[in-house]
Amino acid sequence: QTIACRWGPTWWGPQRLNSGGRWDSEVMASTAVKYLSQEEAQAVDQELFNEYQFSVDQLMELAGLSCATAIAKAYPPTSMSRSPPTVLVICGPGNNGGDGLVCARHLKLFGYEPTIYYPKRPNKPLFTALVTQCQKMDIPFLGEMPSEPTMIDELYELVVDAIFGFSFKGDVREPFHSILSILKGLTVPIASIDIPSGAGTQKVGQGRLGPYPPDSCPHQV
Ligand SMILES: NC(=O)C1=CN([C@@H]2O[C@H](COP(=O)(O)OP(=O)(O)OC[C@H]3O[C@@H](n4cnc5c(N)ncnc54)[C@H](O)[C@@H]3O)[C@@H](O)[C@H]2O)[C@@H](O)CC1
Repeated sequence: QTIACRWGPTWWGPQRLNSGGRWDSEVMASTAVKYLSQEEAQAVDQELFNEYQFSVDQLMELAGLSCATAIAKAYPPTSMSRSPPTVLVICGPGNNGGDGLVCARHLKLFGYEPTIYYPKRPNKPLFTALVTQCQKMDIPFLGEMPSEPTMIDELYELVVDAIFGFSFKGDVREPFHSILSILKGLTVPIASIDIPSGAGTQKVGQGRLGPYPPDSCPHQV
């Protein structure tokens, strides 16, 4: 799952395949990368649900696996100083948070040591099942957010921001306002699922990467 996509026809359509059914790498390499606006991302969402009949848990599993795969490419376990590398996954109250739970599970399978902070949990079977799956894989859940950025810097080598996706709007409400304030002070890298949390998708599309300082520009997955 990534909010960065290619210009041109819809990326999920058959027009992206060459006649042999394989991805056309030359076309992919020659086209520019574009950000989806909030409306475009929501339209893709609706099309996948309504026209293509995907279920939310199907899409969430693919999104979380894709994010874990992208993280493993950008930050391979062998390039990190700890073995296994420690990762803090911070999950928000919506589907972006669900992506984070799935991502944590796959990161564990890829050789990382994830820890989850999930302060606002929806009381829906999809999310309680995802929590159970993480617990069954011995992924710990923090009771509270480390209060200082330095504590996170010392304990974790990477932070996954799965707080808000394309449904974020308005001023950030607590407890997420305090959480984002702490993230601003981090020196460890932040990998944001979909968009850097606290940034509207329109702003990301315009190249203003939201709440983090420019020198800690998050990696979007
Ligand atoms: N259909 C798709 O293409 C898929 C989308 N997925 C993910 O789902 C995301 C969208 O999920 P949702 O629509 O649940 O929305 P989000 O996960 O973006 O967030 C919605 C939640 O955030 C809260 N919220 C919004 N603005 C806030 C603010 N200012 N302060 C505090 N809380 C705020 C809302 O009350 C709601 O609980 C996408 O960005 C993507 O990451 C994936 O789960 C899988 C598939």
